[in-house]
Amino acid sequence: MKSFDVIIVGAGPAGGHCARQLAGSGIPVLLVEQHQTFEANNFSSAATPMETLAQFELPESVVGSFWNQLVILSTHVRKQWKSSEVLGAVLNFAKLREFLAGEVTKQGGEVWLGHRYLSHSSQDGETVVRLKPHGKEPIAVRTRVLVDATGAARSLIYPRRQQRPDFFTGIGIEYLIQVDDSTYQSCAETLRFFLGRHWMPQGYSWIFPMTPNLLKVGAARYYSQHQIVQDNYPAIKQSIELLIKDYLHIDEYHRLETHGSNLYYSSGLQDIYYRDNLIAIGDAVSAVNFLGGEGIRHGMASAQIASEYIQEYLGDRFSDFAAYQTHLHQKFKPSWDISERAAKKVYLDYSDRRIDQGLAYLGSLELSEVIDVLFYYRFEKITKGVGRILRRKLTGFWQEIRQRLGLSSRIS
Ligand SMILES: Cc1cc2nc3c(=O)[nH]c(=O)nc-3n(C[C@H](O)[C@H](O)[C@H](O)COP(=O)(O)OP(=O)(O)OC[C@H]3O[C@@H](n4cnc5c(N)ncnc54)[C@H](O)[C@@H]3O)c2cc1C
Repeated sequence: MKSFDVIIVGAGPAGGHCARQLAGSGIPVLLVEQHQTFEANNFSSAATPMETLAQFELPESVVGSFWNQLVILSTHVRKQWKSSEVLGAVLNFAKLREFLAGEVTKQGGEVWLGHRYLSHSSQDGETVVRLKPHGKEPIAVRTRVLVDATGAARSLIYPRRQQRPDFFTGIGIEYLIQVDDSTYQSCAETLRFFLGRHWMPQGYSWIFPMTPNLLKVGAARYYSQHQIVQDNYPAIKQSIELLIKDYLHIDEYHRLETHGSNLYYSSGLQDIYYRDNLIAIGDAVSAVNFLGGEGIRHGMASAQIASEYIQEYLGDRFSDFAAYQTHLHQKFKPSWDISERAAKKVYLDYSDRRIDQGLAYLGSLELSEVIDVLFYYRFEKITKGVGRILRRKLTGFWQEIRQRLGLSSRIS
């Protein structure tokens, strides 16, 4: 039976990055992916701030396009921020995952595509993993550490999905469409988000530029309870059609791909990031900003930290991964929880009027403050926007009074 120090199941950004880090440290690692190619499972809008490219040393070859403008529309409000500098990238998700896997093999690790994880069991202090190679009989491999990087499926850490009363989940669908030059130009370098019932009830939709003449148009819907959400696919697709037909004014278009997926599951009570020598990363531990659906940067950060703890474990400095869980809890969990609470409020509780109002507050902020709110959960900045709007209203009111009284309109 073949043996590895570490087996990572799932070659998404989290699994790929974790394997890359371990292979780079000379650790015998196997990265396993159920799909036979990276294109076969290419779903993520993959918009990310520039920090992701720098922090995880990603090359420009994984970038679809760059963005420097943010536009958010609600039912009655439209706000726009533009920077003279590049703010982030829309990644080519397949290329990102292919690049990470390539780094693994380059550094001596193994990558097995077309191998589905079936089960694992303990044997003599090690773990035996059963895999199903595509079109062949199952095989077994041995490992000292097993990593669950299966994304929202989280198949290893939660073999049977557990539910809780305030379960929070979502579904996202995205079309990759080909458009003419002028439509592409009108969407280039811009992340566009749409909020409110008119655009996507209980969720949000988006238009991102991918590469010249290709746009990613998608919508996500959240649920407070675990439901059989397939029924809602038509509703989500309707929202995408609305963007294409009513917003982009395209009657006929060429759809190259459609991706659909469960988004994220809130960890909440099921706050388990490890069991014995099994450790979970990425979407499998809900390493996600629920508000904007941003998971690549967070997933890769959890992978980076996990790879450090795995090396400590292999060097017998830890007997389990409790320290990894504590690290994630202290450093990241509070912000993931804040984003989950904010997403529940905005997408499940708020009326369209409230969303309009929130966007108006956000609209009075500088671009850097908006990025702080949306990407770094600094919601307290919104109070600054509320303050600015109130001050402006008060100034207007005061000016009117002075004018009516025939006094100079200048405010000292
Ligand atoms: C529609 C949509 C839009 C999104 N937009 C953005 C965005 O704009 N920006 C952003 O940062 N994030 C976005 N995200 C979230 C982001 O894609 C995820 O957070 C990120 O991909 C999580 O990475 P991961 O490696 O944890 O899991 P995943 O990327 O889900 O990878 C898990 C891998 O495990 C494999 N796998 C699962 N089960 C098995 C098994 N039994 N055996 C073998 N392999 C298995 C899967 O095939 C998959 O390749 C979006 C997600 C969706 C669905």
